[in-house]
Amino acid sequence: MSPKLDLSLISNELKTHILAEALPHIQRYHGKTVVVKYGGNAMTEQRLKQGFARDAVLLKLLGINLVLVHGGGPQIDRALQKIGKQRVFVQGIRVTDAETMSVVEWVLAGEIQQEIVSLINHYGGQAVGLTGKDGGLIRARQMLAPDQERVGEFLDVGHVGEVEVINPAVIKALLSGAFIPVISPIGFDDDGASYNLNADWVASRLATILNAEKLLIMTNIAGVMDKQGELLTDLSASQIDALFADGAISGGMLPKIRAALDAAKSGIPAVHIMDGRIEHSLLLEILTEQSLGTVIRSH
Ligand SMILES: Nc1ncnc2c1ncn2[C@@H]1O[C@H](COP(=O)(O)OP(=O)(O)O)[C@@H](O)[C@H]1O
Ligand SMILES: CC(=O)N[C@@H](CCC(=O)OP(=O)(O)O)C(=O)O
Repeated sequence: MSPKLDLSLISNELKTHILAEALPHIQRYHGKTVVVKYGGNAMTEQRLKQGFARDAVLLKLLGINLVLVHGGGPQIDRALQKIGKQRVFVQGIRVTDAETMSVVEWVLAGEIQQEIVSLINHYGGQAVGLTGKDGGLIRARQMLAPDQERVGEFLDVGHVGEVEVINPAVIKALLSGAFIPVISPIGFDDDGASYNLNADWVASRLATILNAEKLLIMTNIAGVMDKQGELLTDLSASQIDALFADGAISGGMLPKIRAALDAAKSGIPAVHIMDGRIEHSLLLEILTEQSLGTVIRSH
């Protein structure tokens, strides 16, 4: 069955705005790959999730090779709370013991990925959900997190992994068809052990290996802020160093900004950290002149 194009949920003003400006952007991105990191904090309301799914279907119909990587931090927090378990984060990374790892796998691959796949399919797209295990997509190894307080020592973060190798064959096969890959940030090692990966790192590494034209990291804030809370619309590597030195970056923004900078340094032409709570932000960012959030530059 071929996907149906239905714009009825988008307001008339937005439709006209997007359509009037879209042509050069469609020409630029047609046949190109765009990786989108869909943060757990950007999946707050049902209406936003529906809008995101519709945007994905529409962009795919316009010939853009969309690759979606989802997060789910707050949803994992809630699941842990239900079983009376405390969340523990260091440097924006969840300390993951064996019990937490099974919750992470269940929430990410069992719930969130399946919800996104169902919504995209509901709106006429053909989404395929994967974890790093599928098609040998993401091989991971245990992460060694340097202890910031004791130089040369490492913190025990349990089953947290870092991406060792990405084999993009399965993604390329899906993109050559009408499919939209929806990837959960879970990696595996040769012994079949699973690892909890930060979704920003996965999106960044995938964007690099797929030679993406754009990496969009959708979160719950307008972009990167300075210490005074002002939005920074454009950031270079040296400005990022200064923000770190200033203590302006904390929590989940730590891995996010590093992942974004890595992608920019690898040559991705456009890397944005942007607000996923803006309705149809994906369409606005890709199909209009508007540049949303913070653009991360390599120099
Ligand atoms: N300098 C900063 N600019 C913007 N956000 C920041 C900054 N420092 C810390 N943050 C925090 O990072 C959060 C985004 O990261 P996170 O909660 O992990 O989102 P996601 O679930 O989308 O990955 C923001 O909501 C904000 O609270
Ligand atoms: C190692 C690590 O921290 N993994 C993350 C994976 C989910 C994620 O990245 O979700 P967001 O993008 O919504 O934050 C976690 O356990 O929360």
